[in-house]
Amino acid sequence: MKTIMVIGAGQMGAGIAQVAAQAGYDVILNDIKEDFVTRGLQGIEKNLNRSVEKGRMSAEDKAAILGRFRKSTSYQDAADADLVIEAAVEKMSIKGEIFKTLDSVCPEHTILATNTSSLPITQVAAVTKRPDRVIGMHFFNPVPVMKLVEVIRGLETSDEVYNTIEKLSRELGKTPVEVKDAPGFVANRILIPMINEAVWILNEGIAKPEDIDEVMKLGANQPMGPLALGDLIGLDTVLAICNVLHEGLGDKYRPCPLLRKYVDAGRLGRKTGRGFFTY
Ligand SMILES: CC(=O)CC(=O)SCCNC(=O)CCNC(=O)[C@H](O)C(C)(C)COP(=O)(O)OP(=O)(O)OC[C@H]1O[C@@H](n2cnc3c(N)ncnc32)[C@H](O)[C@@H]1OP(=O)(O)O
Ligand SMILES: NC(=O)C1=CN([C@@H]2O[C@H](COP(=O)(O)OP(=O)(O)OC[C@H]3O[C@@H](n4cnc5c(N)ncnc54)[C@H](O)[C@@H]3O)[C@@H](O)[C@H]2O)C=CC1
Repeated sequence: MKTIMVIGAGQMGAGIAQVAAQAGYDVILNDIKEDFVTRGLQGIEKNLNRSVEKGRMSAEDKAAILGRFRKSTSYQDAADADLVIEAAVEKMSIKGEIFKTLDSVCPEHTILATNTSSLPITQVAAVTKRPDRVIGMHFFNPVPVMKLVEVIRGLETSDEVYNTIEKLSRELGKTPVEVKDAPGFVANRILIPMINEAVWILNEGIAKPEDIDEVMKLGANQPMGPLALGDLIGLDTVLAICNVLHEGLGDKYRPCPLLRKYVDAGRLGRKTGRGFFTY
């Protein structure tokens, strides 16, 4: 494997692109607008600059990593990719369109992976003529820091593809964990109901946002409170995952109306400057 294409240059796509380039792969970074790709690359450069300043990386290595990127706004560029990792928004309709197009553009050997947080891998794979070469590769935010990749097989995913992605995850400095295709997989089935519960607590006026988070930081040793974590993930993404859990697993996963209200208002968290907190 030589070339990895990443679709979506948002917080996850940029992070995945960074760790792939750091591991020596050529990376094609794609988004719908060149400005979005540029913004993703600027974030990557900022992270690398910090590593150079802290003496963890040489200026030469930084230049070599940045030299491995190619910008893209066309799915046709996937013709050069051995692996595509899709990290666009959490909507089945969008992922379906992307995978259909990738399937028609990519060479036969290309593996198509999705970083989806919750959508069924089997359903994504079914829009392609290569369901055996489609897999879930679920990274965690912020990607350069978090060590986990949930590796999720669809119904038809081959052992060869699973083994390749497991090995690649280790090369990227991550620990792969095999997880079955089920709503929210493992991490989000636990994390998202916790965040949703924090929103219910806020909705019921039981405590202020900063106090809810303080309780979970000091009382449960979490690195950040559930509301700040929701703001980090993006409240649009939290709501999308919550809807998948609700639909697939029943009423106890129902999203709090306040979460929906914040999303309707465009208060999506860090990425829009305001969610439960202001940034
Ligand atoms: C929704 C899904 O599908 C799945 C998910 O991803 S769920 C979300 C999973 N993520 C989490 O649970 C994150 C929980 N929070 C944390 O682990 C920590 O609060 C945090 C790593 C985000 C920040 O850590 P912190 O100690 O509070 O802040 P800070 O000192 O600024 O950062 C610690 C290190 O992380 C790095 N870092 C923080 N954010 C970063 C980013 N976005 N990109 C790259 N590096 C980052 C910092 O540079 C710093 O590194 P050094 O010390 O080596 O310089
Ligand atoms: N935010 C998180 O903590 C995590 C998110 N994920 C998943 O990763 C995916 C991306 O999430 P984020 O990076 O947080 O979102 P984001 O909103 O930061 O970025 C999404 C990017 O995808 C681009 N995009 C949208 N449609 C596209 C298309 N058709 N083709 C190419 N690019 C397109 C957008 O312009 C944007 O730059 C989602 O599926 C999400 O569920 C997975 C793990 C953690």
